[in-house]
Amino acid sequence: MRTGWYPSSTRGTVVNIKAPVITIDGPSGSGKGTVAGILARQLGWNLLDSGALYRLLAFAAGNHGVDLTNEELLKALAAHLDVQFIAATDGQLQRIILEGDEVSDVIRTESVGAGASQVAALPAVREALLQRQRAFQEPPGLVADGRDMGTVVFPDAPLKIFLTASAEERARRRYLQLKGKGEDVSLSSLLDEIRARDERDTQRAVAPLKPAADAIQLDSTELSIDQVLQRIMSEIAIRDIAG
Ligand SMILES: Nc1ncnc2c1ncn2[C@@H]1O[C@H](COP(=O)(O)OP(=O)(O)O)[C@@H](O)[C@H]1O
Ligand SMILES: Nc1ccn([C@H]2C[C@H](O)[C@@H](COP(=O)(O)OP(=O)(O)O)O2)c(=O)n1
Repeated sequence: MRTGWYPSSTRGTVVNIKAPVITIDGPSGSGKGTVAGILARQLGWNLLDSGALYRLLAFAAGNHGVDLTNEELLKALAAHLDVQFIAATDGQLQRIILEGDEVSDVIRTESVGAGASQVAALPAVREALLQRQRAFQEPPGLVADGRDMGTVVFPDAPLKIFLTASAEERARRRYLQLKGKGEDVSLSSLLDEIRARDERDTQRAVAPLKPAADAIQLDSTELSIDQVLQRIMSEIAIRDIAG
């Protein structure tokens, strides 16, 4: 596999070779996590599910009795978060272990998502998680999904995707996903929750959800997962970043 993508500023000087990064940002339910996971597996690259870090922090805060508005304590908790990401294998999705316990499923509820969105608005928390996220940029490459992957965490990424879909379609997807797991959910409350999270994530002062200036915007409302993947694959081919 070819691994030598050079940032334009260093092209030809053979210094500081960094693994290429594909960023996928967008609102809840746009399909980021699904598409990022498939891409990482297909390319054989590392995966950063940055939203999981904010979810883990909100979840750990609950376990330790830390209030979701206590920026100082949350900052300390974020800096010392004992978490392990176990890479996906053929038959199994990525697994997440927090303080020795598997939490892959329990952090996916809408209430943990809302808590994640709340702690994610705190500047000290974002700062504490920044280097941890950048450490995922290892050869042969990284697919990173979240809200600020292309704008703040990996601003030099050679391919940035901003994935959207209408709020109604995103709520419908989340409804089907949670129903499929046997959860008792209501479409209208999911739509309300998605809208509230959109509002908080786009309006916060630090690293708000917005497309990077050089991002490719993809509206998946009318697209299947395969169609989204094909569009991204063609952008990868155009840029020749995956060998
Ligand atoms: N283009 C699509 N069309 C239909 N369903 C989709 C599409 N993309 C994702 N999904 C489904 O929507 C749900 C939410 O997707 P997910 O990847 O978790 O979104 P996000 O990470 O952006 O919150 C999942 O059940 C996923 O299978
Ligand atoms: N890079 C990121 C990733 C997530 N967040 C925050 C904002 C989101 O509402 C929560 C949860 O993110 P996550 O990507 O897991 O949520 P969805 O799967 O899109 O519903 O975390 C963030 O602020 N920055």
